[in-house]
Amino acid sequence: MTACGSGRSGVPDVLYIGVSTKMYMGYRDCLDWLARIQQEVDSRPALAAGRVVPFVIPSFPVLPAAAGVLEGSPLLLGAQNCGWADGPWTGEVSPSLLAELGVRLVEIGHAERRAHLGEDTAMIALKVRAADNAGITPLLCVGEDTRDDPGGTAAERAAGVVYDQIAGAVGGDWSLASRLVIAYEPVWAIGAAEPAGPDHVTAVVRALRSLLSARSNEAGSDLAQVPIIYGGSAKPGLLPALDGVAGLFLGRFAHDARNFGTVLDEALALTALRVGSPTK
Ligand SMILES: O=C(CO)COP(=O)(O)O
Repeated sequence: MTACGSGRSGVPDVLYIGVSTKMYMGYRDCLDWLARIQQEVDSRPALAAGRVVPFVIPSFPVLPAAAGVLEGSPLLLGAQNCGWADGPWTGEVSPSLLAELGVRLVEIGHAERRAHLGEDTAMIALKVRAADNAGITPLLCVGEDTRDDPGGTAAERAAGVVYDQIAGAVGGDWSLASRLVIAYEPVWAIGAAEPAGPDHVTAVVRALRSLLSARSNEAGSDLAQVPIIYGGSAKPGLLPALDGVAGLFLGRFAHDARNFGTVLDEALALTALRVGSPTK
């Protein structure tokens, strides 16, 4: 994945707009929906420039068919989870198999898996390493559990929680952090009516960038450039209100594929502004 510099306009160089279907859709419904999502992508030729990167993450059984449908499209395919090794791991799916299927990024550490499926820091670190070894970008999901009173030091505290989650996920190897896409998803904003407030998201991402940046020497690259996207009841209208955030990770609000198209338009408009903005 491409690192994200942030221009004067506060719009990163590359914006990622993605959606996971979680376990909401059956097989046929998901393929029908995928065709509508692809239509939204294909009808926007500006996406070919690569400044807005769309991705879609269906359930495992849909991946082979989806890979066929998406071949040659700018729409990247992702997976919702992975195991960490080949061999005697009944029911798991290895990153190497996912790579064979054309999967380009894999969610690791989603709040729902942490809460309901026992995904802990040690497992997350193993998965991140295994995905990276298989050449798949880990889409590392992180976020604070509870909503603090907005303002004050709420954003700094949330950034601290998220930073610790990232540190655990890379297991002390900060060079690995440069190959992540980070999905900042406050747990309290997932499945809600509205996303977290844009000021909170912007402040957390800014504070997180500065914490990551302090690890750049160990990483051997500028960790302030790691793409950090936002998820949690994301919908049209949110992205233009954010500053320095590298895209959105949608859920329910992209079940209507037209919303995905609207968010793509918002992202394209922002990158066009950035391209047109003065450089000094
Ligand atoms: O968890 C999410 C994406 O990973 C967001 O889901 P919702 O947008 O449905 O809250």
